[in-house]
This record gives sequence, C-alpha cells and structure tokens, in this order.
Amino acid sequence: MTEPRVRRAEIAIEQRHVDRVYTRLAELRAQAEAMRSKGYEIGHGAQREAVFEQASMLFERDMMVFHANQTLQTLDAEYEGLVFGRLDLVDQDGAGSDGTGPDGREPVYVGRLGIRDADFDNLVTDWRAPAAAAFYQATAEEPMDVVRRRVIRCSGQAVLDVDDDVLMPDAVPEDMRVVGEGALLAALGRARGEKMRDIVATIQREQDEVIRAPWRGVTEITGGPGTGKTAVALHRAAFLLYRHRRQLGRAGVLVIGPSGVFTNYISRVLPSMGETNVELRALGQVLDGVEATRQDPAPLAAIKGSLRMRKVLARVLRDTPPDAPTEMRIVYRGEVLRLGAKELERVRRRVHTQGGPPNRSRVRAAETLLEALADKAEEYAEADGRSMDRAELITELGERIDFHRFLVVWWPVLYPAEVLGWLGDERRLARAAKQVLDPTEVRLLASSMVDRSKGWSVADVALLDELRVLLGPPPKRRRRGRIELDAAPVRDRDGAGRPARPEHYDEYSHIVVDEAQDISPMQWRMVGRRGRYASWTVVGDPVQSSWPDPAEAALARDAAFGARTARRRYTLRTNYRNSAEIFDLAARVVAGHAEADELPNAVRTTGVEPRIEPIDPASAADAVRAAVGEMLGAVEGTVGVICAMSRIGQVERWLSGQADERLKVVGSLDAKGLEYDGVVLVEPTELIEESLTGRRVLYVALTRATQRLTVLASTPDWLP
Ligand SMILES: Nc1ncnc2c1ncn2[C@@H]1O[C@H](COP(=O)(O)OP(=O)(O)OP(=O)(O)O)[C@@H](O)[C@H]1O
Repeated sequence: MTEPRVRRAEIAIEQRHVDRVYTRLAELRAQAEAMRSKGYEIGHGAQREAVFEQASMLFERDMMVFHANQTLQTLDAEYEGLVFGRLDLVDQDGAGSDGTGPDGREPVYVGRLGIRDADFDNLVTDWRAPAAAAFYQATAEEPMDVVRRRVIRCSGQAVLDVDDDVLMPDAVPEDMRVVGEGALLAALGRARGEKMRDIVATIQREQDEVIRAPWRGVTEITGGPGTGKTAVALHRAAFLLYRHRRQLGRAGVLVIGPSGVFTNYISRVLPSMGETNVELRALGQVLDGVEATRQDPAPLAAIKGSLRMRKVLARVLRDTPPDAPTEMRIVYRGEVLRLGAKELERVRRRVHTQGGPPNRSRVRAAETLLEALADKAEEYAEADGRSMDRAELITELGERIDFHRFLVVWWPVLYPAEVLGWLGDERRLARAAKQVLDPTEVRLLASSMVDRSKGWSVADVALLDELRVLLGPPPKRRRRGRIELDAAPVRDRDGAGRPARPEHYDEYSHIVVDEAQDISPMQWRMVGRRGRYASWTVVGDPVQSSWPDPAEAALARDAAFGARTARRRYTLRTNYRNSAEIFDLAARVVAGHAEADELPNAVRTTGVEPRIEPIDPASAADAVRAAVGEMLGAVEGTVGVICAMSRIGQVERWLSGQADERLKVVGSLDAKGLEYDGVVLVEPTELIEESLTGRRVLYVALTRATQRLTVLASTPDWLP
C-alpha cells in the first residue's frame, strides 16, 4: 500500500502537467475560433467580387471553415481524461520522476490526442502515434525502455489518482515513486453507465496488437464474451483513421452493430477519442430511409435470412404487378388490336428473359409490346389477305399517348417496399417460392407480410436492399433548369462540413462488423454491397451465435469480402466483463456446445456467486419485482432484466412502477453486446425454446453481468 502522502505528491506532479495541457488547449481553441471567423469574413467579401475570384474565395472559405470546425470538434469532444498515461523511459543518466528535471529523459505523456506547446514540443502524444505504442506493448519481459508506466485518472481537469507499473525495477532511480494497485482491475471494478466507455487508458497488449494490425484485407477478431472485442474494434477504427486518414478518412468508415440499442450503447466511444468521422449503423438501419427495430421470431428470421430468398425475390418481381391491367385494346387504323392476359404475360416474360432490372427495362418493355401488337395486326391482315407495314405500325403506335398510358400501369416503376409486400399474397408467394421454400415456410413468410402496421422487421431490411438492387433505381424526375453535378455543391454538406453522401453510399473504405456470428447470409449481402472497395474488421464469437446455418453464413460472408486475400485472425482470451463466479455458470450452460478453447478466462473474482431462484409462474411478477428491487440496491450502476423476446411487454408492465433510470428491460436478442452491473434473468428455459440455437442464446444472456446475476426459473432444465 502506498503512503497517502506519496500518492498526493505524485498526483500534484501530474496535476501541474495536466493544467499546462488544458491551458494550451484553450489557446488552440481560440485560434481555431479565429480561423473560423476569418473564413466567414472571406465568404462575405466574396459576394462583392467578380465571379472567378468569388469561386476561389468561396473554396478557400470552405476549406478554412471546414478545418476550423474539425479542430473545434476534436477539441470539444467530451473527454474523460484527455491525458491518461505517462511513460518514464530509461536514460543513461537515470530517469527522473518530476517530468522536468535535467537529469532524466523527458517523460512521454499519452493522451486522446496529440498536443504541442507554442514551441512545437510535445505536451501530449496521441495514443495512436508510434511513440505511444510502448504504453500498451511494454511488459516486464520486454520493457521497451519503459522504467515506469503510469495510468493517470482524471475527472474533467482534475487528476484523481495515479497507478504505476514498474517494468525495469533495476533502472528505477532513487527519486522515482511508485504508486498504485493495478489500473486495469480498478477500471473493471468501476460501475457501468448507460454508455460504453473507451478503454484507451488500459488497453492490454493482446488487444493492442489487434488494434494496430495492418489496415488492408480482412482482420477477424474472435473471442468469448467480455474479451473486449467491441472495444478493440472501435479503438481499431480510431487508430486506422489516425494512421491512414488519407486512405480511409475521405471515403469513410462504417461500423455495423446488431441493434439500435447496441449502437446507442457504443456511440460515445469514438467521439471520446476525438473521432467523429465514423458512421454507426444497426442492421435495421443499413438501408437509407428505413429504421427497423422489430425482431422476427427465430424460424421466420431463419427463412428471411437464408440465401434461398434471393431466388424467391428474383422470381416474385417478374410476376404481374397486382394492379396491372390484364387486357390491352388499342385502335389502329380503324381496327381494334387486343392482347389478352396470357399474351400479355408472354410479353412480360420475354422482357424479363432478356435480363436487366425492371426499372431499367421500360423501353424494352415498350418495344416488346409493340412487336406483339404488330404480330397481332399481321395476323388480322393475313386473315383478310391484306398487306401491312410493320415498321409503320410500330412507329405510329409507339408515339401514341394511349399506348404510353397503358405502358406505365402495365410496367410500372416498382419500389422495394411494394414488391416485398406482394409476399403477403400466399398464392403469389407460393408461385415464386416453388421448389425453394416448403409450404409451411411459405405460410409463415406470407402471414408475416400481411399486417404492415408494425413496420418492417430487422430481417426485412436485407430483403428490401436486395430488391433495391434487383429492381434497379427508379428513373429520376428531371427538374427543369437544374443541372445535376457529380460533386456535391457546398450547401449539400453535413454538419461537420463534409460533402453529404449520396443515398445508398457504397464506397466505404473500411467496415467494422460487430457480433458477426449473427449476421444472416442475406444481411452479409447487404453489408457486402457497402464495402465493394473496403477493408474489413470483423468481430464475433461463434459460441454466441443465434444463426442456425453457420456454413451458409460463412459462404455469404466470404462473398462479401470479395477477392481480398489478406486475412488475419486474432483470438482474445481474457474475459474482462464477468466475474469468474458468473462466467463459471455461463460456461456450464454452454459446455456441450463449445470447444474448451472457445471459452475465455474470467480473471476477476468478486466472491459473490450468482443466485438461482425457483419461482412459481403464477407469482412471477412479484418474484421479478422483488429480485429487481434487491439488485438495484446491491449494485451502483446499471441493472438489466433479460427475458425472452415474447415476454418483453409483460415484464415491462410488471416493472412499470420502478422509476429508477438505471433499470432496463431487454429481450434476449437485443441483449447482444450489452452489459449491466446487475442482471436479473427471467425464465431461462424460454430463451432456449425461443431460439434455434438454444443454449447459445442463453449463454449470451448469462454473460451480460459485471457484478451480480440472479436467475429466476420455474423449471430447472436449463441447468445441465
Ligand atoms: N483493456 C481493458 N481495460 C478496461 N476495460 C476493458 C478492457 N477490455 C475490455 N474491457 C471491458 O470489458 C467489457 C467487455 O468488453 P466488450 O463489450 O468489448 O467485449 P466483447 O468481447 O465485445 O463482448 P461480447 O462478445 O459479450 O459482446 C467492457 O466493459 C469493456 O470496457
């Protein structure tokens, strides 16, 4: 135990440095403000200048305002400790501990961003810079010249504590003080809030290796629950943007998570590291204009996610639209030419056989229809022994307004939502799904599409995206007098001054996919479309998978990566979330479904065993209320009540009297990737029954708690 006096003295030393950093930060902020004002002044001036000068001044204005805004955004990010680390390096003369002494090498301060003083000397080194790598990589075996590594914990601008590791005991100079009991365990023991925190001060060596891995190709991160996969993937995104901004920054980085609850939970991590340039999207939000949060029951999600849907969708859009006319009559030179339902169908088939997305085939549809009308006229003429000019008929009818009126309703522009809705007609679906889906699957899928009042489900989004591509873009309405430019004009910029992205943007330079084990094949296709030129970081744990056909998903996933051959794989093995007591229970539950080396080691013990309480279903509401009340009293941070998806509404009603903001009710599928200090798990057997991968989903639920877990079960069969 360090003497309090020594600790206070060391904190005071670090406080002096932190004060210098914040003073400098205020100066930099003022400079950026001044630059932004100057940019706006140029803009005003430009309006009075000649056109050419105006254009270049506006460009200059844009650049200045853009850079100033970026700097301000970075400086204003919500930092929880801008400076968090210090390295004292070995020196021939011995290292000094006060950070200023002439006898020692200058310490390196590590922080969320790099800051230099007015003389251009480093006050803080960005954690992503090569000079900071030793902060994460140095060990006692390989100290990399680090005598002492110090983690500095701040609240706002105040230094609260310091925590040291000595890596070269023989090189510690006399005046160097060593303080602390281990920053990592202290961080892990701290109460959790609503949002995930960054781990930048305590990244472990095995994690750092993944964060700093090369950016090209595909980087796969596997590991059990709580091993920091999500945290590592996010820090990797920040690292890659820092080190390869030129290659990655402009085209953008996309992070995909399983649910909106999850993306909201992780939304603070990147901004807290000064990175605002990353798009976070849940699987239900990948397609622009759709925000789906509803989860389908597992058997339905399995159908919608399967690659078989490709065929069903490709066939269904060739079917006659429900409102299309079934007869065509047109008068040509006093004679009525008529095409009946069967003939029109034949024409439609002929157009589709030539390929191409329907929304791009209207001209071809018109031509084929005209040919059919010409055939019909020839037939009549032949019967009457008349001659007929085919080319003349085609030109004449092709210019007629009544022909075009027919065409637009017979071959209408189709939209993905409309065509997906057609699946609600069981007979139509059965035609499209012939020999692809069995009758039970057809019934299940059709019935899910009938009631549209609940909006789209998460699994529907991938189908909508597939249809978007299959149908092709609808023709653009041309606005008179407006010339469409390729480059986004200045006004089409987002809040940060970057040019706004077009709809369905597909040129991300890097894509991070979290909880990848649950991504269905159809979802892989949707995600893959966004990353045609991207490198990838893919994070997952096969043992937590709720997807029933991993082989099909692997196929689709490889297709999404395309020809990228560089594949590197990392496995993280330490569970930083759960206490060992909680993880032991989870490991028992999943034992028959996982190889031993797929389960991580939980190293933190709390001495508190999980509680398993038998309940009577008749009084389940009281049992849940009591357990939740107790849990809220026992932990300082968040409490999650996890139940089967079908029970969410009911459990929310049971707990409606509980006003505590720390409390959340989540369904088993939405609990993915989240964590709470205390978890009350309701009816575990229901989680197994509701899912197609049974115990794996229960394993996910059991591994959400950091401190305490209570399981309320009316049947014992979930426990092996
Ligand atoms: N080096 C670290 N320092 C401090 N905390 C850490 C560290 N690594 C991981 N953690 C913490 O452990 C918890 C689990 O991390 P994370 O959610 O990234 O794990 P995961 O592998 O994605 O888990 P899951 O597979 O269950 O979603 C988080 O609270 C995270 O902050």
